[in-house]
Amino acid sequence: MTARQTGAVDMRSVDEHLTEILGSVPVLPTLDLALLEAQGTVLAEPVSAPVPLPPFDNSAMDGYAVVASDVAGATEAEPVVLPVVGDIVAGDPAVSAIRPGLTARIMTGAPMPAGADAVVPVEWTDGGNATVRISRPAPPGNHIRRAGEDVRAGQIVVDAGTRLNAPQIGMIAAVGQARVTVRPRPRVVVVATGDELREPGSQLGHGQIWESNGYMLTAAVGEAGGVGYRQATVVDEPGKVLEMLEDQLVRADAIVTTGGVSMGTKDVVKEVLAGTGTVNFHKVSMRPGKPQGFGLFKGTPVFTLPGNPVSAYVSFQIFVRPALRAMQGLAPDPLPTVTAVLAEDVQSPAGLRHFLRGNLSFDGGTYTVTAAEVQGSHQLGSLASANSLIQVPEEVETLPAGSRVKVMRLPS
Ligand SMILES: Nc1nc2c(c(=O)[nH]1)N[C@H]1C(S)=C(S)[C@@H](COP(=O)(O)OP(=O)(O)OC[C@H]3O[C@@H](n4cnc5c(N)ncnc54)[C@H](O)[C@@H]3O)O[C@H]1N2
Ligand code: MOO
Repeated sequence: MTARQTGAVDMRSVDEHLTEILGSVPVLPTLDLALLEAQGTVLAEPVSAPVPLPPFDNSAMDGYAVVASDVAGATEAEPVVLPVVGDIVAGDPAVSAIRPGLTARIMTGAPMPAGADAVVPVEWTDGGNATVRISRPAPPGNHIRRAGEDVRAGQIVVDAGTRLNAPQIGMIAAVGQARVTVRPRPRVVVVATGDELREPGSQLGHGQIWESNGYMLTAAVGEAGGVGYRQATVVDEPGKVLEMLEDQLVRADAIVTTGGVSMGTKDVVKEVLAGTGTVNFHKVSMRPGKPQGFGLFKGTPVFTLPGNPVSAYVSFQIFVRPALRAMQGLAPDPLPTVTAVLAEDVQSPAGLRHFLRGNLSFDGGTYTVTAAEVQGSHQLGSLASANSLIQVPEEVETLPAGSRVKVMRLPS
């Protein structure tokens, strides 16, 4: 009997399979990008501040720059009246200094004039132009934002290994840097195989279904920080599959396939890639997602995920998502995980790590999770209405309601 007939591929644990993947995927080379082009990439070289932020002492309020001791006795009944020597607006320090007994009108963000040590907000005054009546005292330092109180000169403001989201992009612009050295978002080509698959929008014949995994996985790549490219479905012909995989190598940092990796006579992905000797196929002790393949095809990581839709999705989250993070130089963290209380009993197969679709809710300081009623790996409906995956460890077969379980939140 052949290995296919006996199913004699080795069985390995989820952790063993993930360890092999993380030990093999290359970290992407760095790129120099304009700041906004770098959104979602991972900083490869730290960015530091060439000057302090704020660069100069400035006003936190629209009001009047004063010498605090001049207004120490100001009250509603006996306001202090001061001559206004000019206006200081942000970007135009028309008045660079004041003396005791004088004031300058000042706007939020405008530099403090030398000699002034407090700002009186306009609400505490009559708002005068030539002279101003000030009816409350302002202590020294009142409403002054000090140079360097946000960021010190030379301080690292965004460290290497940080994903550039909006706050980091704002921070880098704020220290005057227009370009950054980053690891780009991995370009991931997604390939679905199967003679039965038709494009959504077209008519179905008997035995046919609409292709959905390619769409789902391409979207999942984007959610994981990569750029997904969905390929047209490939029919179950080894030559066509190999040709397509080779064609995609020029643009792919990684390839994800779905379907054709189990024990059938048309499991072409396995047939083609096993033949190249670079991708290995295993049974992984998990449900769903048992048949898996991974390897470097001419140096490019290829993940061959199973065809059952929920199996493909769970496999992506457990193996591909951490790998895409590692390729960007990020920690290969799993999806954000919380501990939750099970609302109902669940059963789990012995020896397999079970990922059950669940609905997680947060109420009164506690997470509660309910497993979806149906858990078949073809039942995409219950995945589309779930928000989490409940993890039941390999050695556990029964978990009564009230048990505490680890639950991974799906991207939301
Ligand atoms: N004799 C055995 N049969 C199967 C085993 C096994 O161990 N022994 N494992 C089962 C498990 S578990 C899984 S998971 C599947 C994996 O099969 P394949 O990866 O070879 O996937 P296909 O046979 O191509 O398809 C399975 C199923 O999924 C549908 N499918 C496939 N691609 C798509 C797509 N892009 N969009 C939507 N649906 C898709 C396909 O029509 C099939 O229904 O094997 C079991 N069998
Ligand atoms: O492992 Mo399959 O992935 O259960 O349906």
